[in-house]
Amino acid sequence: MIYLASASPRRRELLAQAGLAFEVVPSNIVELAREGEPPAEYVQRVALDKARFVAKVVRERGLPARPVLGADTEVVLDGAVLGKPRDRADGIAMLRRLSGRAHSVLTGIALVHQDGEYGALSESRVTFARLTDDEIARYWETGEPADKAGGYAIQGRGAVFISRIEGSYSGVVGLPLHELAELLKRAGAAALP
Ligand SMILES: Cc1cn([C@H]2C[C@H](O)[C@@H](COP(=O)(O)OP(=O)(O)OP(=O)(O)O)O2)c(=O)[nH]c1=O
Repeated sequence: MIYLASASPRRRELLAQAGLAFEVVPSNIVELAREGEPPAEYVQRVALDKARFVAKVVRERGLPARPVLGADTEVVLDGAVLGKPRDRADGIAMLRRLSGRAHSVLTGIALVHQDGEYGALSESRVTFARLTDDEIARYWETGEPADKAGGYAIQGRGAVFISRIEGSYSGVVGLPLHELAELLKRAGAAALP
């Protein structure tokens, strides 16, 4: 049994898929990149911040001590983090930038267990087909892109735009299960499957 430091329903589903028993305790940290911080370091730092935050909550509330898992996902294009669309215009601009080319999806995961902290990074390349303005506008109207980093969801309707993926599908969705299994093993926390 572990604590999942995430409010994300996608991470819940992936963890359940891996067969690991867990309890959700959402973190409440500020996600803000530091000046000059590379995206790969950023997602790992934020994942660890989420796990540390929840480990502290667990101690303060006197909850049973268990490993705490945090994760953070970002979409990176030309070295820059895309983030979640601010509004329709921003979301449409993002999808136009992704159209017809490959980008990276980085997910950092972190585990706080007993006195140890463990981290891993998943990096995947996702290739988008060329999209017409019409397709982009219709996709935006589905409502799916509005709250998603990079303005799309591979686990949703956005899948029809993706011609190729190299790396970890679960990592793109938000929780790389192979890397998670390795992390749990390394921490001596649990064995999967
Ligand atoms: C590329 C891609 C991103 N996403 C998005 C959704 C989120 O915006 C992002 C992950 O955001 P995060 O900030 O990592 O997580 P969260 O805010 O959903 O939850 P918490 O901080 O509590 O753990 O990934 C998908 O759901 N599918 C995809 O294919």
